[in-house]
Amino acid sequence: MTLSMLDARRMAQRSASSSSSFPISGSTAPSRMSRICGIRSSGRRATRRTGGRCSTAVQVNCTIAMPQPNHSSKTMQFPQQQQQQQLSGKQVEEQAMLRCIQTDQSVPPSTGLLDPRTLRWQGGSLEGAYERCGAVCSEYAKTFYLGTQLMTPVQARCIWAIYVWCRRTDELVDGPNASKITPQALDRWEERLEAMFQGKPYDELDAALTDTLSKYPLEIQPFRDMIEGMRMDLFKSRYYTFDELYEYCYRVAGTVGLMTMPVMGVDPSYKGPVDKVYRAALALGTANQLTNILRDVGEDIRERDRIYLPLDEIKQFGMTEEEVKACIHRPTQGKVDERWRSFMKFQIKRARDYFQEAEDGVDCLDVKARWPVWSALILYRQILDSIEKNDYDNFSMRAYVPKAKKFTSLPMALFRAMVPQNQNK
Ligand SMILES: CC(C)=CCC/C(C)=C/CC/C(C)=C/CC/C(C)=C/[C@@H]1[C@@H](COP(=O)(O)OP(=O)(O)O)[C@]1(C)CC/C=C(\C)CC/C=C(\C)CCC=C(C)C
Repeated sequence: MTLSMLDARRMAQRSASSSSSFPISGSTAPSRMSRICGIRSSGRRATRRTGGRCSTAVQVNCTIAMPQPNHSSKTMQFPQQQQQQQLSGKQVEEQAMLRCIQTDQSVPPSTGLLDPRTLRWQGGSLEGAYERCGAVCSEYAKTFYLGTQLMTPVQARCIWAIYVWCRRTDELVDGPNASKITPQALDRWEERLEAMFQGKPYDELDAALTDTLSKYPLEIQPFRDMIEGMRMDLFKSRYYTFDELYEYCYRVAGTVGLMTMPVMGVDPSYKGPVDKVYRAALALGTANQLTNILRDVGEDIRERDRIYLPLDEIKQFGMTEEEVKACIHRPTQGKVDERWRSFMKFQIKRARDYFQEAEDGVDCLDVKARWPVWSALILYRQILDSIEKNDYDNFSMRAYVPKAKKFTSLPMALFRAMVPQNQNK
């Protein structure tokens, strides 16, 4: 039994035995989170991940039901949170990555840590649960969904289940009920996560992820870390150094790489060190998140008074926080300030460096997983080109990749997936 499973067991024991349903928002009356995915930000929180199309075609009505807590969650800290407080952003990431590798290597390939016989779910067929995850993924993340079609059906379903959990977690602090979300609600979401790792899902979508845990050796740490990233978003509106921002990027996006690695798998012919592939996965998450941040600078300031840019770097480029808040932009000339332009060039270069680090690892992935990953990489990176085309004006313009360009990128991604260039390096 791994350390994480022991942790999970301990946490579940602290969770209550009663399983009455109540909303995670913390209000006492049962309520429904009507849609979990792709809904535009309530404006309460940064707009970094609000590009999803708003649609009612696939509504995922789910009560976020939780075991009744038997402790005062206000002051409670999970053991790993206490430990992590001392660590820098990169150390937090490194620790989680090593844990994931250790967990992955503790069992034969494609074996989960959870014994399928311990799965307690009587709320319907798992087939139906996965189908629902697939429907959500195809509605809100079409490119990912399309990419998963090259994977084995089992792999694809497990990626959808992970996607849905990430989306729901993000939706807690970025969705229509975001204003009701308290730190305690996130504690309860975390308890529910721990319960899943004990084989005890609370609803159909959780059941799909719990089943995934019996198929692949997923480590709990990145899931906890993502929840902690959402906690950061509740309290933190400024980042003083890149290390602070890096930690945020790891928590909300790098974690996705760690969660999906065991499902995607490493190419059997790859003979290099496995941590290189994990580092590439983390780099892709960071690159994607930095790109989202750069795209949404203006919206984040205007709608949420948030600056996801290192303040010390803003200063190094000769600007003040107040100037950035006032949007360094000369609307009369339709131009951004030269200092802002140089600052943005620096930020874009850094995001591209992370994309480059990610590129070096994609070819080491199992061939079936490469297409969705190349697609994510190529499409997100193009947002950076678009910011450049907008003359670095991310205050009054939103960079995007036109549909036609997206369309031509997919075969390019397929080609890169089929014809590896970096393998075994
Ligand atoms: C196979 C594959 C590509 C799987 C990934 C599918 C998956 C589980 C995605 C979850 C994404 C998600 C809902 C994350 C929650 C937090 C969040 C919303 C982060 C932001 C994503 C973009 O959000 P959004 O769709 O709202 O963006 P728009 O605003 O619409 O533009 C993030 C920016 C982060 C997403 C992070 C990744 C996709 C990291 C992927 C990394 C890997 C799959 C590892 C690849 C492996 C190697 C070796 C390179």
